[in-house]
Amino acid sequence: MSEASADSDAPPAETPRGVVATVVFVLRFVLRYATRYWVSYLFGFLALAATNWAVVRIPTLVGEILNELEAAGSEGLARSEAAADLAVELMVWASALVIVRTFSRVLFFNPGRDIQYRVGVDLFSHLLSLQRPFYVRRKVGELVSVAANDTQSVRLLVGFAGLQVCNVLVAIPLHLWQLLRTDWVLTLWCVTPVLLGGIYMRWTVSRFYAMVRSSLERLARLSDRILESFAGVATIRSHGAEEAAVARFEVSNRDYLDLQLDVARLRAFAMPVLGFSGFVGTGLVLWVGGQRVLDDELLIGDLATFTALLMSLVSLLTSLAWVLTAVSRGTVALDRVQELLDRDPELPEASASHTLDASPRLELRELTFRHPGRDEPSLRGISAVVEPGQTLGIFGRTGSGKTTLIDILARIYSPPKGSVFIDGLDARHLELGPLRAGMAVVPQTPFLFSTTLRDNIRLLGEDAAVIAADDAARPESGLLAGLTRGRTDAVDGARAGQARVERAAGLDLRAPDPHLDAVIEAACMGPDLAALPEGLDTVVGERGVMLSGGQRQRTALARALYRRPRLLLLDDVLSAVDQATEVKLVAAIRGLSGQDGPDGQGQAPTTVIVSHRTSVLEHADEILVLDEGGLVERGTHAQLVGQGGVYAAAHEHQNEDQGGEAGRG
Ligand SMILES: Nc1ncnc2c1ncn2[C@@H]1O[C@H](COP(=O)(O)OP(=O)(O)OP(=O)(O)O)[C@@H](O)[C@H]1O
Repeated sequence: MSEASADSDAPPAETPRGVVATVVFVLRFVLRYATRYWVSYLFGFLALAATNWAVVRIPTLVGEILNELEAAGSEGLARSEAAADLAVELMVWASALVIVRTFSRVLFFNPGRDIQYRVGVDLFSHLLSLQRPFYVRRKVGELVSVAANDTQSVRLLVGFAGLQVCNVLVAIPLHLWQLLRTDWVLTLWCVTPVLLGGIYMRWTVSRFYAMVRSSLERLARLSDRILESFAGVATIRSHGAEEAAVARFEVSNRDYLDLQLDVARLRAFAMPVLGFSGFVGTGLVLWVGGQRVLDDELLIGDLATFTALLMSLVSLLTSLAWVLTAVSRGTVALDRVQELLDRDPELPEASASHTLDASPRLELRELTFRHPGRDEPSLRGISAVVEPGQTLGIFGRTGSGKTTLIDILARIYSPPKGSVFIDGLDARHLELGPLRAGMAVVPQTPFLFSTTLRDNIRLLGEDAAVIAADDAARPESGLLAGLTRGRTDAVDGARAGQARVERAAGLDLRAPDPHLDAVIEAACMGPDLAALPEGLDTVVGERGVMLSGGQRQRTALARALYRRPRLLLLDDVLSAVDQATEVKLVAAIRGLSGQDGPDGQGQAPTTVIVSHRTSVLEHADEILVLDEGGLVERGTHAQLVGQGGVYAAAHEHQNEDQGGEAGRG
């Protein structure tokens, strides 16, 4: 039975974590991605500490200058010179503040950009390693939303929010220390309202977390709806269903908007409440402090220092609302990213590696398979042997399990233990990489990339090589890299893109390729290429929209042949070609033994071919006829026709059709 289960797909926890659990969770991520930037973060932190030192030092200097000026009124020149010296010191601190503040930001923000890049690459490659059952359960729009929006929030978490959290950790103690040094009585007076503001903030954050999670989920739904609508735009138009599609979109959009407005309201309210608690504190300070100045218990300059520090503390607390937004959004996003990164590829453990150096022997032993989430098996007790280089034909009504069989042989689904053997080895436990390197699969509905025909047939081989080389050449970020990388993502991307173009140019993608020419000939693509504006270099549009169904099928077939496969799996690939082309393609597939194999022996690949047309299967060494997942007939074409069963009836019917068409022609 199938090993894949649908139950492991529960979404991440809805309830907010406690502070400690959140810190542990974020630290786990930081250890994986951010530790390599420790030098940058360390210097960023030092710059931040210096920034805060300057922030508290400047009001203190203002107070000292005021005190000096007040004393100068009674004591004369010497005191006013001291005030001038303090004014110079103040200007030096102010200038230093600009520099260290800028440095602290650069040193925190740049690693954030790099981390977003790395998380994006890891996520992408991990998603590619996940198997079909995962994609059946998850919506593409949701994955796109995680890859695009959530990685962005993660960047803000490790950049902006990281900076602000460190800032608060440094600034609040420094401010409190300086306030206490200036006047501890006033400090006690102003701390109470600020503490009340903090308690309110704690409540806000817990509400905020739940809202942010929900908002990201709604955004993912919205993305999925948009993607689905664009993919099905032709269907929507042809059924005149535009209004219904817009209405569906509006529901998701309104859903998202409502929550965004709630989030904005909560945040908009949080800032004034915090500001108000700060102003109450300031009012108390001026009231109590003014009285103490009048009673000669406090200097006027110290009161000014105190007030300025308190205002600075209040603005710090007000900005906390923004920080907490970024932290909440970032941790929720991180949760969603991490959930995908941690997702198990759901592959059975590989105990052997087998490279298909020669055409393999296939054996099915009582193969029974149930799709995840289905009660009934899609295949029941199928047994067959295909010797190296032989062709197995699969015939059957729609829904009889033909594609399922191809999917299992292609290891898109893992076969149950002991049911599929390749060269005598249990396919369930074979490593996927080496196995897939020797096989080619042409699915029923081939997928073409929106690139040139040439690249579609060679399947981005060179592109991948160029990108891998480019990534390998990408420098690690250190302090210097962090400092010098003050450029924007766009510039970074443009340069990397340019480098790729140059490397690609070095590879000379249009160099003569006799194997490609042979494959194009075999797939009967010559006349099509002549009709295309730029032949092989024609860009085929989104999913190959510029090509006919038959052209798409033949491109996919050419892609498979180009790989010189040892195991060839063809799922109804000739359904959209005319009869004359079908004859040529069948001959080409059968004649693969004439091609140079990688071993130079020219052996035909072991082939499994699914078709509804008996003419395609005529030359197969054996044909299995399936019905509702079970095997109902088997034999060669001639034997099956002689048996007078399902296959023979279909053959007769198809012959009549063809005869009729020929007659009409
Ligand atoms: N991902 C899936 N999850 C659950 N059931 C599936 C899945 N894919 C296929 N099935 C079911 O498995 C059975 C066999 O489907 P399969 O696609 O193998 O049939 P087929 O013979 O290739 O049909 P057709 O000729 O129409 O392509 C069908 O009942 C189908 O509903």
